[in-house]
Amino acid sequence: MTETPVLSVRDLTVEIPTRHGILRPVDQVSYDIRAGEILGVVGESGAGKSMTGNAVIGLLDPPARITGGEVLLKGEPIHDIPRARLRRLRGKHMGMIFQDPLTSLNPLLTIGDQLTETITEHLNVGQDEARKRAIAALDEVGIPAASARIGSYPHEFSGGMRQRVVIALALCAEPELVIADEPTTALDVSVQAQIVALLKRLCRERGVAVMLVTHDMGVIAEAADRVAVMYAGRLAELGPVREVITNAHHPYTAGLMASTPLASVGQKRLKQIPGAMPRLGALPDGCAFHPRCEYAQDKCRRDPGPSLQACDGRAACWFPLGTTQKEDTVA
Ligand SMILES: Nc1ncnc2c1ncn2[C@@H]1O[C@H](COP(=O)(O)OP(=O)(O)OP(=O)(O)O)[C@@H](O)[C@H]1O
Repeated sequence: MTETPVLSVRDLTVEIPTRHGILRPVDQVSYDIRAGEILGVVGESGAGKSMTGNAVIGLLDPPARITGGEVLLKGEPIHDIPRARLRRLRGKHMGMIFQDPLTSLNPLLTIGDQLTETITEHLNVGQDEARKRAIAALDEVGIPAASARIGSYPHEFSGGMRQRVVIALALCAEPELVIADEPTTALDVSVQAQIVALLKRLCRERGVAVMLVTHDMGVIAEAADRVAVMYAGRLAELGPVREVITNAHHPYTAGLMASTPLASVGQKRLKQIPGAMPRLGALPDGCAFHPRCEYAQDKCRRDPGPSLQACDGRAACWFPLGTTQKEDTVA
């Protein structure tokens, strides 16, 4: 019997009504994340990465709302449940780590108070046990002298240490799913690597499913097991990270790879993708990537880009790289 994924996102669509029409920042996105797995969600700014994460955890800012598809947490639909119930689920079953640790931490409370409050709210334990668990959680994420630092306020920590505290806070109620949205972007490069290593270790040790949202292919290569590449609200490519970074099938993924310095795949020269991602309100006809795609053919300019499901489940492209299809052989 196959194990139910911790998170299943099925044809998820988010729309924003505007004066100029309806925008679709998330367009029929589907993927699963299993226990102990890190799914990296990558793409340029505006691709719809954060919107997908926010839709999953029920934190979309109106007027953005889910208009199609479903979100399943351990097989249970959570995309249309009342807000109050979702708030409880968020604390207990889903942890969140955002780019700026200060948005997740209350500056007026000690980190010990914030951890014990979360632990007593979601786990059935008293104050003393909660305090013990808070110290253990800080210890686990590498805060030195955790039992002494528990009385410190967020501003008394460095940026990297603060992000460790946020990770402890996200994990202390023992959630099955963690959404980490650009968790390393605000940190120095050396600290970034430590935080990525920490997330990876905790994911493995605790069997947590992690959605790691980032614009940085380097972070994906380092941390993720599988990668979902987003472009203009849609999935461009989905697959095991090693396969995708060494043998991208979607020209957009190949472009991201060529513009990222990755020691692990040893590319020599960096090359930027020409142009910029189109605004949602001004998507071109055909495949949204075709104006930037060096392989675009007439079909790509004419027909909307295919969905991943309509292709082989790997790359949403009429002419995926590494295959020998010619235009006249494609329906
Ligand atoms: N209230 C809004 N009205 C119109 N468009 C919006 C609104 N909120 C977000 N968008 C658009 O939705 C798209 C998706 O945004 P999202 O934040 O998910 O992108 P992202 O891939 O996470 O980018 P970044 O890395 O910059 O956060 C963007 O094109 C953004 O401009």
